[in-house]
Amino acid sequence: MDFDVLFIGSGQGAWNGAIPMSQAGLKVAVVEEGRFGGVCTNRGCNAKITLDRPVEILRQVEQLQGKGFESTPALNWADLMSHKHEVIDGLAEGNRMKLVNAGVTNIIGHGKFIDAHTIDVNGQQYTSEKVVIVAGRHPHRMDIPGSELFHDSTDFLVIEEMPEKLVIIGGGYVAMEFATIANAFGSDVTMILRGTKVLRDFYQPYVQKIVTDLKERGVKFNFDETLTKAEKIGEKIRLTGSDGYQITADYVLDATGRIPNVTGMNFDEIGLDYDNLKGIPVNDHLETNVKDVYATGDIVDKNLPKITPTAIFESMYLSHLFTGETDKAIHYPAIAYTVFTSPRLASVGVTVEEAQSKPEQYRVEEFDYATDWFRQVGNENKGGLTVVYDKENIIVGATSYGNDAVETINGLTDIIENRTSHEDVERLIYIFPSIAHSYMRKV
Ligand SMILES: Cc1cc2nc3c(=O)[nH]c(=O)nc-3n(C[C@H](O)[C@H](O)[C@H](O)COP(=O)(O)OP(=O)(O)OC[C@H]3O[C@@H](n4cnc5c(N)ncnc54)[C@H](O)[C@@H]3O)c2cc1C
Ligand SMILES: NC(=O)c1ccc[n+]([C@@H]2O[C@H](COP(=O)([O-])OP(=O)(O)OC[C@H]3O[C@@H](n4cnc5c(N)ncnc54)[C@H](O)[C@@H]3O)[C@@H](O)[C@H]2O)c1
Repeated sequence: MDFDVLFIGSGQGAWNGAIPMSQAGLKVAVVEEGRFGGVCTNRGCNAKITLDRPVEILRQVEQLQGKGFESTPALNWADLMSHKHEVIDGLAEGNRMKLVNAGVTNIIGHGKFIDAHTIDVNGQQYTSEKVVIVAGRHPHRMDIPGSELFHDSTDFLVIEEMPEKLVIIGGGYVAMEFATIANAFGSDVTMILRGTKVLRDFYQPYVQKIVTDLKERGVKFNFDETLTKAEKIGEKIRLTGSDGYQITADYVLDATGRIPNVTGMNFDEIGLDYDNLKGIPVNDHLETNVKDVYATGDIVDKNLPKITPTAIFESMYLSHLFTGETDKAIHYPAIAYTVFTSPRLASVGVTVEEAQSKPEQYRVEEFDYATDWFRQVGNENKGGLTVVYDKENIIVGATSYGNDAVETINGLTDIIENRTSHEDVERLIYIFPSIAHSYMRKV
């Protein structure tokens, strides 16, 4: 065999495992047809967070108007986009070199199966003891006439000029994060949602606070709307709904989700189970129904957040498995997740909804976080923290919104994973004043 392990795809679900595997002495290859590093590095997390940074800072400056600041700075999209290119564009080559330096063979092109141990790339065949499918997902496109006029998150992350009138279809992560950025940069944003729920993975009372904030900033939410067609009218796009609703926009962002990359890899030929919408099912060792063929990251059909830390965790698990450090089934810890709106919204562990439906197992406590002394320093008047305890009074879940929600939830993730008792929490001496000190005094 040419390799011990061959990855199809070079994203977070691949390289985080490929590097330690190679360093442990395995012969490893990574096949990539696009930019090395995958979606998160090149057209997802990193690019998005760069474009959001001035928005995050601006909101904090706004909160201190008349309390140290006398005006708010003007935003400049063209400058920010140049900065984003400076920060992001070199990452792919950096990622490729990280693999090279660790002794991983990089193969450029589209990988497809010949059999369970043979992968074809550009007509050349490579054999491997094990193959890991890390092909990720791509943006879903609505199936209505004219939807070819729509754009997706990849397009939006490189737009040179912020559209005057922007329509965003969907109410998930991409829709809410991009609405936050576009609104701050002066775009007239309308959200079109087929149902009534926004950010369905998150605690709805907090989601409502975020929606209200965006509405107050001028973002329009059009719920329960089923779009039927899109047409080009001059330079603009006109959308029509089943109830006769019409809206005209300069740019339409289709943010209706992501679907797994399962085509063009000969999955049927090797008898691999997969679903066009859900992805590839795996067992508790991340092995597919085909022996020696594994899958990690976004392409996996599992009810877990499809985010970078999940992909990293799975890739590192395979590294421990393939190097013989473990033969145990994968055991996921509580996975923290967030939506980068302003304010942020973040959660980990048992959800408030689940806890409320099982009062015999859990106790829910909401803290008046907004009036916390440390928050008053920044004049932050929006913020909340709700914590779920089990019957032994151990924290098993938390959700927060506010400027520091991400750090709050990151800190509580340690407590949850280690099942730290209240007495042991008291022994954690954090820097004062700080957000960690502030929330630890409450929980
Ligand atoms: C706009 C956006 C923002 C996001 N923001 C965040 C965030 O803030 N935080 C977070 O945790 N997550 C975020 N995510 C999710 C995150 O990007 C994914 O969870 C993560 O990239 C999954 O990694 P992966 O390795 O499974 O797949 P991917 O990163 O999708 O990588 C798959 C790779 O496989 C390659 N490939 C596919 N098929 C083949 C083939 N046949 N041959 C060769 N190569 C192939 C592709 O070119 C791609 O490079 C965001 C996603 C998007 C779209
Ligand atoms: N902060 C983060 O970690 C982050 C940020 C962005 C993306 N992501 C990842 O990327 C994934 C994709 O994000 P997303 O926002 O594209 O998807 P999503 O699944 O979060 O949201 C999709 C939205 O589109 C709606 N929708 C679906 N089909 C529709 C249709 N036919 N018509 C109208 N509306 C429709 C859904 O109801 C939902 O509101 C996320 O699930 C997440 O895993 C994570």
